[in-house]
Amino acid sequence: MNFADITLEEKQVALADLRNIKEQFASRGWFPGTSGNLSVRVGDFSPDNFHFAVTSSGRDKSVHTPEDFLFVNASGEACESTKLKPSAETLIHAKIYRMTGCGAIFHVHTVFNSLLSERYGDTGFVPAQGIELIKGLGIWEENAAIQIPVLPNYADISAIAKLIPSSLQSDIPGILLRNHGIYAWGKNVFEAKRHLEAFEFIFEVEYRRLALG
Ligand SMILES: CSCCC(=O)C(=O)COP(=O)(O)O
Ligand SMILES: [Zn+2]
Repeated sequence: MNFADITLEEKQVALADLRNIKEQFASRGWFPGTSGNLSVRVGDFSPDNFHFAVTSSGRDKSVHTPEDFLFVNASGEACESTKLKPSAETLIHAKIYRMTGCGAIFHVHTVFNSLLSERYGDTGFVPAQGIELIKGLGIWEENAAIQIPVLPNYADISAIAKLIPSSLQSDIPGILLRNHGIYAWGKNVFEAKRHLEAFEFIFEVEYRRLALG
């Protein structure tokens, strides 16, 4: 599907959804220091041909401006002529879309996801069990034990993107970058938000368990 064939209405809905999520996450303090990025896919999907709206790089995500988002293709290149730069981490979004076919991806830096990603960085995953919010990830098995992948935080974003296919766990809709933050995704904005909130709750519980000893 060509970008020009995607309806204006679908593009406007994607931008409105991102604006809404941006405002909610900003109110929780989930974009400190301009960190974090958000995206929503538009149009049809095939692994080599898809498009998504993504946050512009380096902007204050606690305010709304006409320059907050732009549309990019599966290679992370702008679909329209613009002076805006897509998120520096757009290639990670593109790789997650390519591998999962999901509909929305949210990335935030929080104290709890940073601390746990470092604590379990050498292990390669954050373990979690016995937390009701694991069901928020869509895992309803009794007393499920999960492992949330942790990837190295290379400066070269394309090097991180290359590691994603071998790191994904089929039932876990997220990955951590060590000492950096989490990417969570879902089939749409609602599901990606639920997954991100569940991950953050799980990280806080696991952190406090460790702190309690
Ligand atoms: C200022 S935080 C460092 C960059 C980062 O990790 C991030 O999430 C924000 O980068 P972007 O280019 O999407 O603004
Ligand atoms: Zn980041």
